[in-house]
Amino acid sequence: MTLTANNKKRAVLRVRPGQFVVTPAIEQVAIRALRYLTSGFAVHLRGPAGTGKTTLAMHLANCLDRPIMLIFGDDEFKSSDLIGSESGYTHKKLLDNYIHSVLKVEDEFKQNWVDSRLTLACREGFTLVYDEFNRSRPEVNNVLLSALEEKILTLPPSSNQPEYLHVNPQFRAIFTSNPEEYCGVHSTQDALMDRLVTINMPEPDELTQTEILAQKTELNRADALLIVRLVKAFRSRTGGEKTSGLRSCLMIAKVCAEHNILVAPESSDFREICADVLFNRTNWSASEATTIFLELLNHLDLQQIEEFKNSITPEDTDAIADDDQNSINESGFPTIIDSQFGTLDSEVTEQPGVEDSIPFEQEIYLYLQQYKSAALALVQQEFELSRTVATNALNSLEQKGLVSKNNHVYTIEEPNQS
Ligand SMILES: Nc1ncnc2c1ncn2[C@@H]1O[C@H](COP(=O)(O)OP(=O)(O)OP(=O)(O)O)[C@@H](O)[C@H]1O
Repeated sequence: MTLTANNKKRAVLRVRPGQFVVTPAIEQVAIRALRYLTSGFAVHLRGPAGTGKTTLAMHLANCLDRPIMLIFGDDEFKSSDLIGSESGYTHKKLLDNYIHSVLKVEDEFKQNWVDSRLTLACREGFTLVYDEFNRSRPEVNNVLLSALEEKILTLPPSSNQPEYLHVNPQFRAIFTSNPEEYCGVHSTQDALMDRLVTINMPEPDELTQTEILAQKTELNRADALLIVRLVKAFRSRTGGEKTSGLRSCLMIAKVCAEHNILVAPESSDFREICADVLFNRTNWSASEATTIFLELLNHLDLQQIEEFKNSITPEDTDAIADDDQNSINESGFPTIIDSQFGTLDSEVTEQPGVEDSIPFEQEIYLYLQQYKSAALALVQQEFELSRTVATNALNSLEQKGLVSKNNHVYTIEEPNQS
């Protein structure tokens, strides 16, 4: 875990932003989390396995636009794994024979201090992602308490360095954890939890899962939806509620897409893949699981899924409260619905000062009116813009006093009512 000068550079994680799928439900969580992070608080994403916590944590870290340090919680961790340790020696020998009759010998052994990822992040103001932090023993995580609250990291006594490291103000921390009933997980300390803003992450909604499948595999959205519904129905019948079904969906989708397997109940290959992925995740016998699975296949509403190819599903239609606020994109998905949090209540109005001549200024302004605030990276992703184009439009809005900027997060300015 400790970092030598050579591998410090390699410890910085680079995230490929294109890999992250944004849907309204995800974006809402991201906006909430970014609000706390930009105000200097550590955020903790908690939820069952496979709900997208790590992926979101990396995306948030990427939005903060600072180098990222990633640590995975581990029961074997010692404090030194978190803060660093002495490693190796520097040996210096000085032979001074300037006056030929006098030989002076100085022999010095010095231990080298090597930063861990946490220490480096605190020192340099990087973003720390501590994945599944409650797999580490609670006492090991104690060093985080003063780093998060007093902004001081205590280092062990050493001749080479001060014992207190003042945490760089740009340091941010994002934690993820699985629920405490999971195997290999320790209970979380109240003191640490008190320093974090915890956001619970449930299983992603149907729209989000379908979109993740469609964007991460070559599968069309109708096939993706069929898989999502089938897996969900099977899990709820067989009681697989402890984890999210997203990973199973992704496995089935990827294999079908890569091997050109027809995603349909009549395809024996498809049925076989589903059985391989799903059956061993339940406590039911193979024959019981098969009976349930076949029954579910027979009851799948295939016509509805077929219609979905060119339009949106009835559920999605219900979720659209106001046609003017929700456009349908090429994929057939409504772009601005928030199925988990209700529809967005802001009134979208064009602003006279916003010019068409600056590319995307108008669109970004309308978008910010809907969501109140968004990080630069989210805006780039939403409109598929280069950083320069997105920054130009946002800077122009900022100069006009229509949005304010804080740490790469842009917030709409409420119009003066007086
Ligand atoms: N928004 C997203 N965009 C793209 N892929 C996603 C997204 N959310 C989740 N995934 C994919 O879903 C799978 C599970 O996500 P992830 O590993 O982040 O879940 P997790 O909650 O951290 O799980 P665990 O607790 O088991 O570590 C991964 O393959 C990930 O790539």
